[in-house]
Amino acid sequence: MLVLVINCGSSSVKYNLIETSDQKEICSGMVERIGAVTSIVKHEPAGFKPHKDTRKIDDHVQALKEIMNFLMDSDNTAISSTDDIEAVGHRVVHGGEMFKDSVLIDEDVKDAIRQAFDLAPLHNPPNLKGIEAAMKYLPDIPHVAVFDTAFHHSLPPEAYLYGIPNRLYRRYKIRKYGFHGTSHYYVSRQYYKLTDKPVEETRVITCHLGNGASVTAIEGGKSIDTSMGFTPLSGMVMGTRSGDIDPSILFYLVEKEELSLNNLHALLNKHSGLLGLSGYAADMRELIAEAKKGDRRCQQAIDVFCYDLKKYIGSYIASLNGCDAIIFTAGIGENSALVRQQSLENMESLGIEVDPEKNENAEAGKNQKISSESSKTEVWVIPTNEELVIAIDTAKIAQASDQSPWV
Ligand SMILES: Nc1ncnc2c1ncn2[C@@H]1O[C@H](COP(=O)(O)OP(=O)(O)O)[C@@H](O)[C@H]1O
Ligand SMILES: CC(=O)OP(=O)(O)O
Ligand SMILES: [Mg+2]
Repeated sequence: MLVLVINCGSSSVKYNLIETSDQKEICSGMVERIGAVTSIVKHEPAGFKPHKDTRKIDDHVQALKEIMNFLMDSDNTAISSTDDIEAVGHRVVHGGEMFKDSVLIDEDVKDAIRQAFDLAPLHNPPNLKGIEAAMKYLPDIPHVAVFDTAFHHSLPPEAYLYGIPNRLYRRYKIRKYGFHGTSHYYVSRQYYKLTDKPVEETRVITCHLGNGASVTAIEGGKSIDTSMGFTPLSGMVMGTRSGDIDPSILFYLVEKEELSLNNLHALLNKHSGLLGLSGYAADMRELIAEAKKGDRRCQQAIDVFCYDLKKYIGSYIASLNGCDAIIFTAGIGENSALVRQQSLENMESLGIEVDPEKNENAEAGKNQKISSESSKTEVWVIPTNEELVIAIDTAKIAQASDQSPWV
């Protein structure tokens, strides 16, 4: 089935056109900096010349139109027309407690995504914009929502309940949800395939380290705990998000700096994390480069990130009662030997030993084992492919007529 996968962010639309029968990507691309003076438009059709230009794209509808125009131009994309597209899969970050699986989008589903706006303010509003724009251009085919939260539906109550009055859970569903589910799912499945390990008896810890970062403990193929929580703001330190902090800091700041709710929101979501710590950049590559030149605050930001990660890994080893493999993925996890090395340093007593040479020489885009022969726990770099998971799920749902995703 030919599936268009759409991942709509607050200022970007990423897309992939995937033929699910052979899992081949036919075209991918993105429109970035939507609404800025100059937006960036990129298309990368497999086997054809990539295209990049800059111009002004006002909103997500225009971005989708740009993508459609490019896909319709058969000289570029190896499909003869957008009529060839059979289904659209949308990444939706927050599905709340409602969705344990991907779902065909109808008005009720759109309402449920809308109801979760407060829970994922950076993600769900643009996700819905993408859905509405794509439905406008491709109205006659199934559109499917694939949720970041769905894989974490297996969390037990002791992992998802917070230590606050239980009525807040009952009334508002305040609990841990977890995110990046498609990525944690994909890399864990890749690991089972690569090693022929029996899913039921295998315990893995997956570290998705991109702009957003989360760590997940997986037992018998199921997520049993994960670092992000009620929203994608919590857990470990991220590019611009604080991760977990003492909630009293908020009360203190409201008093000292008279911060409004909006100010607090922006402070923790956009001006914190690696960016806030370094005062320089959210981008790990830039931090590593500056730290090498001797910038102390950039070095500290890297140190906090790696230490935070180490603590999550350690605590999930406790949750899992040991661990067969630690898997690194996403931009930082796949590309930064330094972060992998530093976060797993001095963990020999827990049976973890990285082979420095294998780690340093790990090639981007490949599945590789980087632990030493004597390490009890394997350490792997496995490139993620959230889009492929979305495409496959979309094809499955689009083909099935009796799907019942409601819990
Ligand atoms: N070679 C590299 N070394 C260190 N960090 C890298 C490297 N390549 C990419 N990254 C980092 O990966 C992060 C982006 O990850 P990515 O998974 O693309 O993010 P997103 O969450 O936006 O999908 C950035 O912090 C970037 O600096
Ligand atoms: C849920 C989340 O944090 O997503 P991203 O990493 O794409 O921001
Ligand atoms: Mg990503």
